[in-house]
Amino acid sequence: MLVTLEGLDGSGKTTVWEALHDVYPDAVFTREPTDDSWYGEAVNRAIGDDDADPLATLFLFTADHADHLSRVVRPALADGELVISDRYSDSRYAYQAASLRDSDVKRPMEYIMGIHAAFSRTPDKTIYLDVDPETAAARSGKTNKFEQAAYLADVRANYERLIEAEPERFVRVDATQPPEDVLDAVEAAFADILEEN
Ligand SMILES: Nc1ncnc2c1ncn2[C@@H]1O[C@H](COP(=O)(O)OP(=O)(O)OP(=O)(O)O)[C@@H](O)[C@H]1O
Ligand SMILES: Cc1cn([C@H]2C[C@H](O)[C@@H](COP(=O)(O)O)O2)c(=O)[nH]c1=O
Repeated sequence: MLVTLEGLDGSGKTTVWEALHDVYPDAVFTREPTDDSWYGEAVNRAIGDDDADPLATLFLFTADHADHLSRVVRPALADGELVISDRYSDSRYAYQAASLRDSDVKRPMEYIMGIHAAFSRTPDKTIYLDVDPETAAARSGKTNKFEQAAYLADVRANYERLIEAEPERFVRVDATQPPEDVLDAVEAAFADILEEN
């Protein structure tokens, strides 16, 4: 089963993902962008480059996803493992659709989803850590071009579209709560998810 953690920069995904290691020691913990491949390295170069072309950046993230799927996610799922990913395809639909908003690409979210439809694997459940863009930008430290409140407002609107389209897949958690309350809520969500499956 594939469960993903999504949300704005600074929403607390990595804090939760690290805490879940103790709760589910047998799960396969993974992330996008990957941190153990040259595809992930290329993505990180694009994140750090303010002049990187948004369309080229989409394809770098998507290449990293393809490698992540074939090398980590699909083999683990084939072995019956619980896979918990800190970010996954919804990050592309939310972030790169925002980056391409004023580009020549018409309907960028639909375009990006279409590219993924040919080869990707939809998560079984997605926990969305919901936080306002100002809090997100402040927590993340505004260290790169994505961590800006105005951009994150567009990203958040895109996440809302995704949730509206597939309400049964998403579990929304209020990530403005203190970290221990966020973790309690995520653990409760996981308990429900695993009981259902
Ligand atoms: N619920 C919370 N309340 C207040 N601060 C928090 C909370 N959760 C995480 N933080 C703090 O916010 C910062 C960002 O947290 P974290 O790295 O977990 O977020 P993230 O969603 O993984 O961000 P990114 O997507 O940018 O990697 C850290 O300093 C963390 O300690
Ligand atoms: C997977 C993915 C990520 N991003 C953005 C979101 C963040 O600003 C950075 C790095 O992610 P991290 O969780 O802070 O390590 O990349 C993106 O724009 N598109 C994606 O598909």
